Amino acid sequence: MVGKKKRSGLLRRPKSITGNHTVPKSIKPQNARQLIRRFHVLEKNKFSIIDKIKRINNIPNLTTENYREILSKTKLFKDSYDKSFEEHKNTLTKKSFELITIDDSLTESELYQKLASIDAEVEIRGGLKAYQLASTQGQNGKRGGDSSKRLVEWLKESLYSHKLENATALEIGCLSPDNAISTSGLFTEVSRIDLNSQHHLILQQDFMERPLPTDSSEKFNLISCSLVVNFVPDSRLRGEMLLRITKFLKKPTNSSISSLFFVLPLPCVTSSRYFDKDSLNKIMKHLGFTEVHYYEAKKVAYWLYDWSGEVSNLNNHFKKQEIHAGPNKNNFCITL
Ligand SMILES: C[S@@+](CC[C@H](N)C(=O)[O-])C[C@H]1O[C@@H](n2cnc3c(N)ncnc32)[C@H](O)[C@@H]1O
Repeated sequence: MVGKKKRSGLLRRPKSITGNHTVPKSIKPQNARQLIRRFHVLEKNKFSIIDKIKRINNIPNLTTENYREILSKTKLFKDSYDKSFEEHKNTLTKKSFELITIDDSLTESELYQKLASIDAEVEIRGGLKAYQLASTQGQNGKRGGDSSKRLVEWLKESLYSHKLENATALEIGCLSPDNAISTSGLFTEVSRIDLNSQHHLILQQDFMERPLPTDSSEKFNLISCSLVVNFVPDSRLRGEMLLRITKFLKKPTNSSISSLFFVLPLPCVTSSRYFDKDSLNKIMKHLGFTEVHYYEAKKVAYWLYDWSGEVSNLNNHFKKQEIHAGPNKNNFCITL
């Protein structure tokens, strides 16, 4: 059964100023890429603002999902956020790409105003639905379609052929139940989840809130996490997502796999000031993963990792530090 949660944050139903939905039917590839990048910027800034508000007001459980519910009880939030939200909704257009600066000079009221401007922009751009449409139409087309085709190709190799009997899979961030992972016939069961389900066969669920398995029958032989970790707005949460994945994998046996299919936009590992392929593989090794396959397309990098069943002791081991200096670098990082 698909559980529909009350929508908040990016999950809020997209409406225009006039109340009409603004998600277009199709987006040109170039616009799609621009939209995807803008959503990442908005999400990242929203995360930093919530983090600051959390510290100022000492509300440790404040998140990008629950802040409206919690903060709307205060007059300062209502006065600053509501007014700014309406103002931005009436003035911003899909062509506005305002530079967002979040620093320590901002007052609490200014933080609420910035938060409102981000939310208004997300709404004007069509919310998470528009982001997903852009991901499907823009990125997918460019990289030759559904990324799980590559996974299926790899799994059909002799290395795995005798280890897939009764194998199950979990697809995190699933846009379609017709992806190769589901249609290949390699898995007896594929569970699909997404923050915003677009199909009744995809469970609407945040992986970070998926209840932990109580026994092996609730775990999977393969987890697919394609272009999801880069959507997570903070390096620490990205690391937590990777660690959490290990809790959902079955232990490998001589006759069954325990693997992770992982995909990132190529610049995350080729153009970051703080991260590269080596950093990723060090983290993955610590989590018990061994790289079995790697493929670099023009814009996207694909990995297939086998999991050993054991995670090494983690103690804030992988920190954010500059490893590639120079201009034109991005700030992508995963910490653990
Ligand atoms: C760029 S799309 C990628 C979709 C698809 N996996 C692919 O490779 O084309 C990222 C998807 O991940 C989903 N997502 C991001 N964080 C998630 C989370 N914590 N739990 C479940 N889905 C998530 C988003 O809703 C979005 O649909």
